[in-house]
Amino acid sequence: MSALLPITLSGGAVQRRGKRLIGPIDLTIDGSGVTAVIGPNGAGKSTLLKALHGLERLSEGTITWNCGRAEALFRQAFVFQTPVMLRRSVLENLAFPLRLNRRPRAEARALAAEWCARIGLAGMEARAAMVLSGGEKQKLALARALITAPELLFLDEPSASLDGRATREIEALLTLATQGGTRIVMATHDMGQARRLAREVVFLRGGEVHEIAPASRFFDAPETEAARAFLAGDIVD
Ligand SMILES: Nc1ncnc2c1ncn2[C@@H]1O[C@H](COP(=O)(O)OP(=O)(O)OP(=O)(O)O)[C@@H](O)[C@H]1O
Repeated sequence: MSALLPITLSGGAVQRRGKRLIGPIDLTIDGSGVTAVIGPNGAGKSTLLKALHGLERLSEGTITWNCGRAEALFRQAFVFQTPVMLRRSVLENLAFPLRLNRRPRAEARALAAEWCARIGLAGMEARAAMVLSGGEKQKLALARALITAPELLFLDEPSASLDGRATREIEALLTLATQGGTRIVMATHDMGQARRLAREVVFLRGGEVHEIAPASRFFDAPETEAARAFLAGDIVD
């Protein structure tokens, strides 16, 4: 039973310098598993994720959580497309969110070491996070988000520009996280990835939700012409 979900965006819109980037959007995130947010470049996927995360100021509409906003922010995590590393060791990067949550130092370091092994970085605990490869950094960023067992995780293009092996490792971590009860909302350009992981698909076009459906139905029988064209690889804007 989640304290955080459902999250409901009602008539939500985001505007920058007089231009509407997304909205109005009505969307509820509830239940379990992965929601894939897909759509053409510039459709507003990243902006929608940030709005649902509660950190993007809405120009119109409201967002509500099952708990208060401060508690909601505490119960969720966001992993950006370009992983942000602290200028610290691998182990310290992993221990950092636990220390923020006031977990005792020894306990935080022990759990961080466990996660280090889980993401295939055993033996690299003392290495500076900044010198890791792109795939290693992405795994570290994901592990640092998952180490606090968030109820909800937002991912913006979790494996863009990663090779097959790193992508497989990231997806395995995501599957384990959902099995552990973490709800995931993920923007992706990779339709194979959306098919592999998603329970639900939100297809964005021009800043609005054009189609929303269970993933199997969306991929087998999209209802709109634009979704059919997008899945066929046509240029859609
Ligand atoms: N800081 C900003 N200021 C002005 N316009 C912005 C800003 N950030 C994004 N945009 C514009 O907002 C729209 C939505 O951008 P967003 O990055 O959310 O789309 P996206 O679907 O994630 O794109 P992509 O698939 O290319 O990552 C685009 O037209 C983009 O050019």
